[in-house]
Amino acid sequence: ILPTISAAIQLKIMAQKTVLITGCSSGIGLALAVKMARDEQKRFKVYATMRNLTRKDKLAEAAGRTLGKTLEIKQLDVCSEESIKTCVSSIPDRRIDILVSNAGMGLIGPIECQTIDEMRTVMDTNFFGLVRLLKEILPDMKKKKSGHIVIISSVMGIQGILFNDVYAASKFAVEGFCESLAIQALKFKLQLSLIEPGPVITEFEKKVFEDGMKMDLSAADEETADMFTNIYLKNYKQIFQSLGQSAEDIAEIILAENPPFRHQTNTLYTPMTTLKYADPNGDLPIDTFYKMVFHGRGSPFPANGSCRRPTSRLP
Ligand SMILES: NC(=O)C1=CN([C@@H]2O[C@H](COP(=O)(O)OP(=O)(O)OC[C@H]3O[C@@H](n4cnc5c(N)ncnc54)[C@H](OP(=O)(O)O)[C@@H]3O)[C@@H](O)[C@H]2O)C=CC1
Ligand SMILES: CC1=C(/C=C/C(C)=C/C=C/C(C)=C/C=O)C(C)(C)CCC1
Repeated sequence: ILPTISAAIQLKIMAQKTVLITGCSSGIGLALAVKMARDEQKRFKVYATMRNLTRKDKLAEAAGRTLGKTLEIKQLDVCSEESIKTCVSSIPDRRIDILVSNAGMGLIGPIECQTIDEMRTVMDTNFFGLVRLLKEILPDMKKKKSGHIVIISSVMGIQGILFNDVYAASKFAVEGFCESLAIQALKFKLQLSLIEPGPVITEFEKKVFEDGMKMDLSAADEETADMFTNIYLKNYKQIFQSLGQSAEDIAEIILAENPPFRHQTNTLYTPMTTLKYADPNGDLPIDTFYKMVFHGRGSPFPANGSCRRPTSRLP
């Protein structure tokens, strides 16, 4: 009997997929790590990573009894090649079946009031962070001819939003990079999935809002500063409250479905992104956002969540 049991256990362990997730100190990364680690069929062994291990308590608490079993916490800073190498090398056989590139940060406000260094940090984290991870992990996946790369992008990887110029640029970079890479990946039987959430209520929302409120707007003209304060910041919380999903919602969606190449998680938001695909000239989404923002409709998404019907010409 004993050898039979151990063979069965061995088979189960073999079938267990190893998952590496970045940015697990809070939000989507934390929720996904915990959800996968708590999987009833124990399908996953999760390496939940974060850049600063002093922030691990929230994850450790949420992981509960899975900690040290189906969930392990490791240090990984997506802005450091060395940290990525050390983390990946510490995983048995460097085996990563599923990579979730989640670590990211926001930045809002008029570009006149942001430094190039601040913008560089956003690109370095959101875009080059993904590139660094893949440079380390992709060759192993190619060799094995198996692997799934899940990237937390954003609806802003498809359509820019007022005062999110650099953040949107970083997510557009992610999308262009992945769209190109997906063709090669297919040759190696690898799957790439871009997850495109709309607003999600996490630390991200708080950090971005607080930074926006503290921003020194003296380098901007009065009209721009007023637009940022009295249109963007004023409506920000309401937009997140009426449209926002939770980190758990996003985790559930990722786990429930085998995501296609692009997956928008928020059906309330799709009317806005559909405009992009509906008009190859590109005027329709810009005109629509313009009208929403500047024609007495600071908040385009009413509390019940239904979006107004877009029209294509400015009044
Ligand atoms: N919230 C939203 O509205 C949306 C978010 N997204 C995307 O979802 C992803 C997760 O964000 P979300 O959960 O909302 O926000 P959180 O702020 O809650 O989580 C972001 C995570 O990324 C980590 N991080 C930041 N920089 C680095 C780095 N250099 N190396 C490793 N980890 C890092 C943070 O760590 P630390 O605690 O150390 O700062 C944190 O764990 C991001 O890519 C974001 O762009 C997409 C659409 C909407
Ligand atoms: C607040 C606000 C707007 C919308 C903001 C949104 C929708 C933010 C979404 C953020 C996301 C998705 C972040 C992460 O990727 C509008 C429409 C410009 C109108 C002016 C005020």
